[in-house]
Amino acid sequence: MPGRADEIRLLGVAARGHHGVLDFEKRDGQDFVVDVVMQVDLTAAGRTDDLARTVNYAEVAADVVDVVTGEPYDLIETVASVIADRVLARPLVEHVEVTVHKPQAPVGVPFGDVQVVVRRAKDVPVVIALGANLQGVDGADPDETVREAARRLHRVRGLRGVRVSRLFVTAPVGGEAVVGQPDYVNAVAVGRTRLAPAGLLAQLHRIEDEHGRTRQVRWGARTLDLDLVQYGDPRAGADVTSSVPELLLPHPRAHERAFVLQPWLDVDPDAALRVGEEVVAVPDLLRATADQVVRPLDVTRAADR
Ligand SMILES: Nc1ncnc2c1ncn2[C@@H]1O[C@H](COP(=O)(O)OP(=O)(O)OP(=O)(O)O)[C@@H](O)[C@H]1O
Ligand SMILES: Nc1nc2c(c(=O)[nH]1)N=C(CO)CN2
Repeated sequence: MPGRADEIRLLGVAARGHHGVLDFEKRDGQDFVVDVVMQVDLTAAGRTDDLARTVNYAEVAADVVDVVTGEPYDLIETVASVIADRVLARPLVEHVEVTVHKPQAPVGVPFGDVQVVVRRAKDVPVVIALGANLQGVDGADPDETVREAARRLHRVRGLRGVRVSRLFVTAPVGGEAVVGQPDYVNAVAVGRTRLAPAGLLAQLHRIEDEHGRTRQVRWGARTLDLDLVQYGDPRAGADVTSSVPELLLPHPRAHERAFVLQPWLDVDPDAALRVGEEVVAVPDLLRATADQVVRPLDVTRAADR
């Protein structure tokens, strides 16, 4: 999010809890008050007036009460951290600040309030597929376009630790729609992001646009295609699933595409993808795509010599 981020502030949520180091705190309980400040890109919600495009603060308030009234912890630091993790697990929240007030704390002298503040940013593993099969507007060949797009991924603010597979030459997949299309060059990038899924997709679209991508024909030949394959770690049950057409997660066709699976395995031998309710190791998915032609670009070059 460029400039200062949009925020949702939920202040003064009050609930009784049993947190504290002293025995009587655990036994008798006391009042806690919690403030939650969430950074959320509110552009889409403001445009569409749709609750699904934002974070429902009533749900966040219910989470806060759940944690405060739940398992007793010694420290309000722990209470604040547990709340922060719960809030950050919501896909649209990019950063959260949680303040836990304990106004009746046994301090031993008159005092106004004691507060603990924790700040947490999202940090989620993501998988991005790159593909091209037309010369770019700058005359670049598809392999050079994919390399340049990979370099651009390294420069996306909010994406870190980017690692990119080798490049692969792949036969077009898509039946009638791709007949006569030239071969593709494909690769996969993995990294970690603090952006919400829609924010990351917007960055991918920006890179596509910079390479002269137009989006008239579905499955048409293209100068550059960047797909968000997976957001979050499905093995930890911490991936985001989405069925809104602008962003389907995980990518609904990735599991049957050798041009995604092979490069992904190249960059991450432990890769796993959610397919419906199941989480499947990528080598197991690859076995079912043996009819699709995928060759590392360098091998292709050596064979051509
Ligand atoms: N996981 C996703 N990654 C990228 N785009 C997505 C995703 N889910 C939905 N979309 C939407 O799909 C739209 C069309 O994307 P695109 O033109 O790249 O499709 P395609 O590459 O022709 O087909 P495919 O999605 O099968 O690769 C985009 O505008 C985007 O909003
Ligand atoms: N081999 C290959 N085939 C495709 C590809 C692609 O990147 N590689 N992308 C498509 C639509 O995104 C359709 N078919």
